[in-house]
Amino acid sequence: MLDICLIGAGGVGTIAAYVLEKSQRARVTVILRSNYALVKDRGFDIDSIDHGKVPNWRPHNVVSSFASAATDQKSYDFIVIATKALPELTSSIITELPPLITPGKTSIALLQNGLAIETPFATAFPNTPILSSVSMVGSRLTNSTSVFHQKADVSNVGAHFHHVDDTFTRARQHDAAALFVDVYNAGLADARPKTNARCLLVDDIVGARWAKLLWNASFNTLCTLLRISVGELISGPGRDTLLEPAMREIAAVATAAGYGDAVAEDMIQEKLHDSPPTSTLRPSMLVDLENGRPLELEVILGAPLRVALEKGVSTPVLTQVYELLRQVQWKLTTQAKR
Ligand SMILES: NC(=O)C1=CN([C@@H]2O[C@H](COP(=O)(O)OP(=O)(O)OC[C@H]3O[C@@H](n4cnc5c(N)ncnc54)[C@H](OP(=O)(O)O)[C@@H]3O)[C@@H](O)[C@H]2O)C=CC1
Ligand SMILES: CC(C)(CO)C(=O)C(=O)O
Repeated sequence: MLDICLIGAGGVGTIAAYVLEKSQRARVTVILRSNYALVKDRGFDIDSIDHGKVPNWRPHNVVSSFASAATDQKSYDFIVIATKALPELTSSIITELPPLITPGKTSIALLQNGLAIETPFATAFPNTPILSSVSMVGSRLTNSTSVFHQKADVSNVGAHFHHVDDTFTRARQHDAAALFVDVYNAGLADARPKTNARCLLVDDIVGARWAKLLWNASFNTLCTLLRISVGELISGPGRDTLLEPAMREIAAVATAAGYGDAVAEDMIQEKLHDSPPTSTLRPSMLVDLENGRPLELEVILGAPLRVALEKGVSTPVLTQVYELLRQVQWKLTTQAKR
């Protein structure tokens, strides 16, 4: 039995906790914040394309603080982080993590969108394997304890290999990722006949992040600015004048950074055409805006644009989109502080 501590039981994290426990190879302690009392009392109600309706689901253990997670369990095999990747939140989580990490045993798994999200963790914990998961799941909380999971749980997971030496070997980091993937797939075994849910172990996780950014940096940002669904974006005139140019700018930056294979033309075509015009999907950034929460702007757009600057790649559409969203972010965060 693996012991896992999960932080961020929202749309993605609750489904991950459920899958990991369904494997029957892991016990999950979930650290909750706003919904601790409610979940402790009645659990989560999950409505999932992969797992069907699962009322009143309770993880092995729910706690309301990092300190309780550290006292309830002697050591963890994995710390899974599925909060939004926001710079201030990441810093505060990193400050709280040391009591949960057993050197030589614990790995950190990041189930989050964006580019270079691993860097702050790798800097704080250089000898801890950092696993990075690029997820295509579509899942959100519809209230404090209800999860609506509408798009199959498909993800690519790999070790980040931030540093390798004789004691912190590539094999050790790879094995940690392989174990996580194995357990996750065991939890998806019942779902696979119904959907294509699967967790794939990949060698080049940074390339996988660039490939996902083709979608997130274009669809998430434009749907958010325009407050429209994916289907509305691809049905209107902005598909040709905003969406496709934005996607091609990300591809140009990724290519300049050495990840051209991950963002080749067939991948661009797939991302442009994988959603039908009837899609009502609201990307997670738009869901955040609609709930008055801060946007993952820096990891989704700021980080690739910093690479563009460094490599001298022109990004006229994305630069404008970024500046407009910085204004939206400013309004969201200053209002939240009032
Ligand atoms: N939703 C989706 O379909 C997809 C999302 N992603 C990515 O996955 C990541 C997670 O997204 P998503 O699941 O949508 O996020 P949500 O906003 O649904 O969930 C985040 C959760 O984190 C909790 N949280 C925040 N801070 C803390 C803390 N300090 N301690 C404990 N819990 C905390 C929040 O709880 P509280 O109520 O207390 O704030 C909330 O329940 C993001 O990077 C996103 O971009 C990737 C693919 C698809
Ligand atoms: C592409 C999608 C919807 C997951 O499939 C996503 O990553 C998001 O909403 O941020």
